[in-house]
Amino acid sequence: MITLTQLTKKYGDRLAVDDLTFSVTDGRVTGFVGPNGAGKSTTMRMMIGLTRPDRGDVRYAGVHYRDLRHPARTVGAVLEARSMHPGRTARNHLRATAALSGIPSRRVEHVLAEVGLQPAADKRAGTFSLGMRQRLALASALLGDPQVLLLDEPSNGLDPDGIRWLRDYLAGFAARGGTVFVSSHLISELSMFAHDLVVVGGGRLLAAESVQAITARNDVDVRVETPQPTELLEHLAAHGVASEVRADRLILRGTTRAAVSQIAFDHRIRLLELTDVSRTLEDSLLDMTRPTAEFASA
Ligand SMILES: Nc1ncnc2c1ncn2[C@@H]1O[C@H](COP(=O)(O)OP(=O)(O)OP(=O)(O)O)[C@@H](O)[C@H]1O
Repeated sequence: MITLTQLTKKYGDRLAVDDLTFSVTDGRVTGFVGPNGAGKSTTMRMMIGLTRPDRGDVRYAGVHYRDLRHPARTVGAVLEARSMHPGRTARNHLRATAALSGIPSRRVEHVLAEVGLQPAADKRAGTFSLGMRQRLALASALLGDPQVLLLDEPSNGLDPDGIRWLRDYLAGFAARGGTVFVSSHLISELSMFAHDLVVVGGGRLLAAESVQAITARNDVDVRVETPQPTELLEHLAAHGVASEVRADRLILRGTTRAAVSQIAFDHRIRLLELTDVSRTLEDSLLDMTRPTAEFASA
């Protein structure tokens, strides 16, 4: 279990991370989502002592990161694609990393196999694709056989096969009792394998709950096709109905089919389609984070 309590970090006047309190449960995959600049990377850096918080702390099973006896055996982290000596082979890179952390070199062969890099073990890291470098970074994080894996945007640069492999790997790691905390801006991808989500925006916590709970709360929208969209939108707005135009259809929030058909009928507006549509997890998360987005598109 990882516990973050009132974690706060200011850069100049800007609160990058603002009083974050949440916990990450063992045996589950927890997704960490939020728009650009939400404070995800800063939080993850504070979780492994790379950035010093102004306030608050992070504990692993009750112990401060700085007090861990064997940090590499507790937490394996893959943050920004770290620089590797381009002339060094994957195997030698792992041997050097293991030696630095006092980890027996026999772990090297184990982690190479674990991430499927054995066939490329004697190739120089400088020749690796981004996807292979990601696997090598994951292999380094696994050297200490950690309880916790922290990954910042690990699917960047992976092809669809690589993404599926990573997803299955992390699900297996959690199923064996491990703790997985993974940030991603690909909400739809995270929703396929995360059990829990921590949502941040503007440095603040917006939600920390199971994917199931967020999905269960999802409302239903009403989708309408009409040859008189402008007229209908005008009357809907007068009734306080929020709307969005998507592919020639109106998507209406906070209303019902009955209410829309009544409004249309009252104003002699023809409807070609009137359907309930479930909101996706992505819709709900965008609703939560949109007001906090640094570069809102709307
Ligand atoms: N070293 C730093 N100095 C000054 N400001 C910083 C520093 N690191 C981050 N910030 C600022 O803190 C805020 C949070 O940044 P952070 O990188 O943690 O967000 P993020 O959620 O990881 O975003 P992204 O997905 O774009 O990486 C941003 O406004 C960023 O500009």
